[in-house]
Amino acid sequence: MAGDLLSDEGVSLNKTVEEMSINGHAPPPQFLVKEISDESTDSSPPVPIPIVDISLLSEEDELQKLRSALSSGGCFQAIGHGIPSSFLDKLREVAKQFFALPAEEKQKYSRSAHEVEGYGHDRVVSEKQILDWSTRLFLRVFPEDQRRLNLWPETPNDFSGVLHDYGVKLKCVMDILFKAMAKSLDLEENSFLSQFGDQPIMQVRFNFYPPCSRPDMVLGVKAHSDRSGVTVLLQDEVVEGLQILKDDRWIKVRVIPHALVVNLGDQMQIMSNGIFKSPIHRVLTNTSKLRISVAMFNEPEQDKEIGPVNQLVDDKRPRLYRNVKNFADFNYECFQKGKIAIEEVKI
Ligand SMILES: O=C(O)CCC(=O)C(=O)O
Ligand SMILES: [Fe+2]
Repeated sequence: MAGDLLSDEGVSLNKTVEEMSINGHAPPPQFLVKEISDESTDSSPPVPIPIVDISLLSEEDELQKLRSALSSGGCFQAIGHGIPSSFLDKLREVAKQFFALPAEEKQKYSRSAHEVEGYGHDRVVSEKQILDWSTRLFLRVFPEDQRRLNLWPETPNDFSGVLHDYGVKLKCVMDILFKAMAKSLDLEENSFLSQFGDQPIMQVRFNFYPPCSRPDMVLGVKAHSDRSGVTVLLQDEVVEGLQILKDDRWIKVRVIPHALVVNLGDQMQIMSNGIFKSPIHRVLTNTSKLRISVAMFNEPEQDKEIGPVNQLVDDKRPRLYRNVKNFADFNYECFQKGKIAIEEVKI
């Protein structure tokens, strides 16, 4: 029901973000951020996000670029990933077609209160929470037998097939990346991969950001770090919005149409004993153009304990984090208490 779309823990609004956007309604107070500082008001030169060519990761120079990107900003634009541009366009197309369906059609896939998967807004845990100007479709892609296929859109009819194929292709890219990340730190190549187990989890979030009349006060996604191991993001092909916090400045992640943005997540920050950084990032809104992005998060299998790789702990770099399992659940518990999970696992 549209009436309670924005409701979880007793917090409710009677309009969806899309309805408010279409009708030109001013965003209600629950969406307003005090101040959104922006690079455009900053006089220093813009900082580019590094570009890493996945097809060159067997070469020392590219490995060093990878290491430097992950240990400074925690983010890079991946090119040479081997996924055809035409396939990425197809993925964007099915996402666009899904979000363009009538509200009643999309609501067949609605996320139930207190659940993670399905279509809707972000989970609301308190009345003080600032809400995101977006709707999403969140689905588990792997392990395959854990898919909740009743939440996978039937329209467009190639949605599920394209999503499955994308998951398979990204799994290969992620394997290459995890091995390269280990090699870049002079570790045995499976040092990170083995912590993900035999049944790593991959979950996708299709993000839809409608135009917003107050981009000066409303965010598409508020500042956060990803709780994943690694997140691979396909940005909108034209509309920008994503920013990464680096050295206290918000850096724009410009659109390179067929590049994939790789963001390190909290769990890899833990496994790398803090050498790799999980960046704080956010999404801005704009007044005229809708934006769609597709984020794929990978995480260790259920109940697998993760922690800093032993070889990355020594006298000069003592162990920064304790071991933890089911970090995703732990992260949510912390979020409910207003705490930051990665801080809570610090020693
Ligand atoms: O839409 C984007 O560019 C980023 C989305 C994001 O940060 C997320 O889904 O975690
Ligand atoms: Fe994110």
